[in-house]
Amino acid sequence: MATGRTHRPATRSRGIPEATVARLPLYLRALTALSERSVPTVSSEELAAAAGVNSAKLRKDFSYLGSYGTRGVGYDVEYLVYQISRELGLTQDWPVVIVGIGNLGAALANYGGFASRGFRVAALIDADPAMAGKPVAGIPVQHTDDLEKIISDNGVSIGVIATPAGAAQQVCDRLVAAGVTSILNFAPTVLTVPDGVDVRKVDLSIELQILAFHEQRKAGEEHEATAAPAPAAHQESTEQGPDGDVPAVMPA
Ligand SMILES: NC(=O)c1ccc[n+]([C@@H]2O[C@H](COP(=O)([O-])OP(=O)(O)OC[C@H]3O[C@@H](n4cnc5c(N)ncnc54)[C@H](O)[C@@H]3O)[C@@H](O)[C@H]2O)c1
Repeated sequence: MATGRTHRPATRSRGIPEATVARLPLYLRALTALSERSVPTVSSEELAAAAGVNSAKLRKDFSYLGSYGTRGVGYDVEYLVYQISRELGLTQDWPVVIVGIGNLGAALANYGGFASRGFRVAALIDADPAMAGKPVAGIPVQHTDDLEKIISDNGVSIGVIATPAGAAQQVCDRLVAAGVTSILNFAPTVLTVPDGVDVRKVDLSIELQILAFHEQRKAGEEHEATAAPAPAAHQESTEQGPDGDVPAVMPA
């Protein structure tokens, strides 16, 4: 679901392309589900279908990990879980701080899925003095005055921003100055960071807008199909693309 980009070259230093890195969590999620069902091995086709990826792409991705599977048997599920976790740096625990403990920040703090994936919510930070000391998901909220100390005491390198857009850059600057080098930004604004800091942006409304675009297109196609134009009229149309699609126009 995560959208956005990291400020990194297209290929990592160890030779794994960014596009492959972006698919590793999808494989890991599918493999974890298989592991929970005690499935010992999986074929590339089965795993590709479970991860929603093309199987040739999956084999190519796994070749970067040095994992080729066994002909007729497939991939060892447990070993692949270990390999991908190690590649993603998930064999160690990552302390994370969440800044902005409103509706979204509290929901993130309450989400149990981070811990099981190697992310420990080390601290919750908010600018509202009335929230200081109040527990959210069992963790007392701390005031932004202590942000730098909290980052340093907990050895935090990953920060999550869930503040209003207007506060996000300033929060980002403070996190970075305090030593945070990876930021997951939920605020609807573009953050500027120095080299060496990775930013990933999550924006559910952008995802919805993309779905709306496809819905609109599907509705247009359905309308065309029910209008059932005569073959001659069909040929006359200059609006058709080479595959019969109506050219899509994105709203401004
Ligand atoms: N990316 C997404 O898909 C998505 C979805 C929902 C909301 N959002 C965004 O997430 C952000 C939070 O949304 P919300 O509904 O939780 O808002 P909210 O108003 O409920 O919470 C915002 C919190 O941030 C705190 N805050 C304000 N300035 C701060 C600062 N300088 N430092 C630390 N904390 C500060 C406020 O005290 C408040 O507790 C908004 O920017 C919103 O647009 C994004």
